[in-house]
Amino acid sequence: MTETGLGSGVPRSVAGPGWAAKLALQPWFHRFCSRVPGLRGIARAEGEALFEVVSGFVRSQCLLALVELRVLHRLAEAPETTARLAALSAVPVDRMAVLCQAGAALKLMRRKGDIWRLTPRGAAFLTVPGLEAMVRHHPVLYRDLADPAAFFRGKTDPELAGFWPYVFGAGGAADPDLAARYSDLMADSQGLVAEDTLRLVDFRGITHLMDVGGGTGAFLAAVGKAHPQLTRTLFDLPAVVAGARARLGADVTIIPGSFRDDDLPLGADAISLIRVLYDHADATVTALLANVRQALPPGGRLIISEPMSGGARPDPATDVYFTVYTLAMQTGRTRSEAEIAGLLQKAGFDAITPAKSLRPFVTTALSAMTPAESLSKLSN
Ligand SMILES: CC(C)=CCC/C(C)=C/CC/C(C)=C/C=C/C(C)=C/C=C/C=C(C)/C=C/C=C(C)/C=C/C=C(C)/C=C/CC(C)(C)O
Ligand SMILES: C[S@@+](CC[C@H](N)C(=O)[O-])C[C@H]1O[C@@H](n2cnc3c(N)ncnc32)[C@H](O)[C@@H]1O
Repeated sequence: MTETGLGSGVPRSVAGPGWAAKLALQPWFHRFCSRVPGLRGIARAEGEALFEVVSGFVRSQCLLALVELRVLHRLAEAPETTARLAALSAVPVDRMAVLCQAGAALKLMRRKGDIWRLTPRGAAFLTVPGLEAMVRHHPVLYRDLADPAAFFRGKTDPELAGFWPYVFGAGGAADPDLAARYSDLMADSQGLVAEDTLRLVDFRGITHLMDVGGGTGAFLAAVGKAHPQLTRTLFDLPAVVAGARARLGADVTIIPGSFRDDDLPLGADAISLIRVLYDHADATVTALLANVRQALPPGGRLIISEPMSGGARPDPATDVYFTVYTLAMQTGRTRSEAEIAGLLQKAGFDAITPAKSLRPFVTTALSAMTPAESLSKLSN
């Protein structure tokens, strides 16, 4: 075993770091770079990037404090002094000054003398649907990561696993209050996902879309606005769709059921799975894709949209936040486009087409088709 922990089975060419990393392992090289123009800039930028990684958890906790103490909300109404923000939040003035200074360094607010104002970034944070609610539920994940080595060893019992009971099957979502809690969070955070999915996916040729695992219908409501001619069907667990009628007009068919236990209804020429696959293990996804294939006619379309891993090119947003989040949930996995394409291929889908993501931290979309009639007959 080498110091890097790589065993003897690793080929020589990949055993050990590359030449640049080898140099960066030498303290003298750091001193050398700090003296050489050109290299000095690279070293400084690397230092800043490294410090972001080192301090990220403190940034997130400052954001949470600004939210919980309603500092940003108050600044959305009017500029305030440190003393007034402190009094309104029951925080000592000197401590509020530290928090406000951190908020300004994060560009969520700015200062002029002792007056604090909201910045466009702070305003955007308050306006993006579902974002504040997401940040407010982060303490659950934060607690789960308190001992990260034990977490990655699989030696902890993550609290997040119990936060989304619906994932464990129809029985898990029987409690209407719990179902409403997660459905509201999902529906609120659906706005950006729907916006990007509608821009990425070509809906031409589709006449009837069924959104499977569509929650309370936020995606179908957005589809209805963008493509009013489409027939729409919502399929989700009974306790979840109970809250859907209020959002959807009478022209949307709502079908309660479980894709684990029931055959999906026939009739749609396209099915969407928005933020559904990453909740589930490969075996469940494989069974779901087979169920979808049975429900679609030959040449039918499947649309998948959810945050995806960068795979061979790790993505700074999805490969830290969403992969760790779904690991803590314990039931699913943030898959790459290639992994999902592999599962689609195994399930017998054709024409698997990735659509370039606009914002990987919001979603990435993929579409596929059931084989045309002749092929479909051959493979059945
Ligand atoms: C004109 C002048 C002078 C100045 C103007 C300046 C200007 C142009 C400002 C721009 C302001 C503006 C419009 C900003 C817009 C910003 C936007 C749209 C930001 C969006 C950010 C979105 C984020 C950060 C999304 C985060 C999403 C998260 C954290 C989602 C988490 C989802 C989870 C955990 C889902 C779980 C589901 C489960 C359980 C796995 O199934
Ligand atoms: C992460 S949420 C996504 C909801 C919605 N598509 C969105 O993007 O906002 C996953 C959805 O899958 C649904 N779901 C989970 N297991 C299911 C099952 N066995 N049958 C039908 N729907 C299920 C959940 O109830 C939930 O609405």
